[in-house]
Amino acid sequence: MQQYESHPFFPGKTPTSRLSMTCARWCTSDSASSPTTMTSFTGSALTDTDSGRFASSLMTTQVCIVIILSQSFHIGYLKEPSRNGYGQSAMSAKSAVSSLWPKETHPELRIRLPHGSPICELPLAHTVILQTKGAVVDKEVCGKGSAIATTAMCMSLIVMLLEKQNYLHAEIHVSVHWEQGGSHLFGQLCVQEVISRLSISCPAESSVLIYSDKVIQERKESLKDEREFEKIKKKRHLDFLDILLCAKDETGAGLSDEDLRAEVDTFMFEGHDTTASGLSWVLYCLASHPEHQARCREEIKDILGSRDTIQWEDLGKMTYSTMCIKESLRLYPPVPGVSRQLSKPITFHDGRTLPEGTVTAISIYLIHRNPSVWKDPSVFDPLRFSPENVSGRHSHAFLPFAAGMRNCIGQQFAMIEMKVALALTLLRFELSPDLTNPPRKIPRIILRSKNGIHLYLKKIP
Ligand code: HEM
Repeated sequence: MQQYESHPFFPGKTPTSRLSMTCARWCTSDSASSPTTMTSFTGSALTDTDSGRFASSLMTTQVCIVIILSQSFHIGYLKEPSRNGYGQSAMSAKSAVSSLWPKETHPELRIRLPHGSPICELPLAHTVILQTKGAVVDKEVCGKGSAIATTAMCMSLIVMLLEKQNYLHAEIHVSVHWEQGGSHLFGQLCVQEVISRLSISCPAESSVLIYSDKVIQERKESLKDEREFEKIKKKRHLDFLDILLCAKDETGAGLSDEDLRAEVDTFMFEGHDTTASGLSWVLYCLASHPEHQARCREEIKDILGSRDTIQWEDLGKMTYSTMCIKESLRLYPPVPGVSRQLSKPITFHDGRTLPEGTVTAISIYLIHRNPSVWKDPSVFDPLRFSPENVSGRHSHAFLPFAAGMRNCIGQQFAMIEMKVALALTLLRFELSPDLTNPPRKIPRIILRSKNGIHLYLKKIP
């Protein structure tokens, strides 16, 4: 096995094998006989080999799985960067991949990669911004500090609202920044925030790297102060970065700066864009389904009473809202697919095999819309997640956070984030969709809307 010469998300940076989890998944085989064709399967029962355990368990739900037997294009794109940072080989691989999304499925199930964009297109700063024309920030309507959600790394999502008579028109942008800064999309006001929120762009010195470095260096410096160090030792729960900074191996050596950054980058990326996407789509779903929105609001009001803040115990009582979040994650899984490289060959139930080293891509999006598992799959129906309905379904029919050993370690946190953000938003606003501008979803590493998600927010007196 040979690893990337460079980190796939952060070109110019060498990944470390264990620590940079995202890139570890994209390591590739150096076998000269790398397979180069692609096929798609609709699988059922599979043998449970170690190498294919993840794929097997998913396929028992009879879903469409795209198996990509191609190993060269990722390396290629790194070796031949084009002007925008993506290689030509990536461009050609894209058309092959897009032709492989299962065609026999319901038309709704097809995902097409947008014409002219490379398969290796890396997502990047993906953000939720509530914004109106003008620049006045109405703190009152969104609570102190204007944050409706806080991300894994304690960064706030910007909320900028301008009251327009009694009616707030807010656009929720779910955007990708291809170039450093991405300031053209959000205007000067947001640039700093956007940069700090993962502008993981292709140029080698992308801003997220600078940001991660800054966070690490500042914390390292403060830990040199003995008093600060003592304080940390007494803490019952250490912050993520403190755990990393204090970690030592058996020889007493700590993590290198590069290892530290690989960890921080992974969390920044995995923990931010995903939740931003999840939250955006759930707001869209509820805006489009006022009856479910009203039921969630009633539930939240009943739980909170006269309070306008959420407490830990409240979260467990948000039964209906949680069902709505799950239904939105089903229809719009923020991570629409995952991939694995087989460390051993795998044999399918029908005798077909895949060799070691094959990169297999599993479409979570399609799993969630499989008509043999989900009746009327494109209908938003939160009751699918009532305890009775869940008990009758395969545990892998719903996989927004993937499954197996490398599933999402932030899933509880993400659910909490989304519940809090949803509850506080619904308490303050009535949401409705902008029917003239419906979202056009496009699958990248994160599922997003090409044209943003446009909603109307009416302030609740
Ligand atoms: C709605 C929000 C989220 C969704 C849908 C989501 C989804 C996923 C999925 C599908 C994976 C597996 C990726 C793969 O197998 O290639 C994953 C991995 C991961 N997620 Fe999340 N995630 C979310 C939020 C978060 C948050 C808030 C954090 C951090 C606090 C986080 C941290 C991670 C990490 C570190 C991994 C890699 C785990 C490993 O490789 O062992 N995620 N996530």
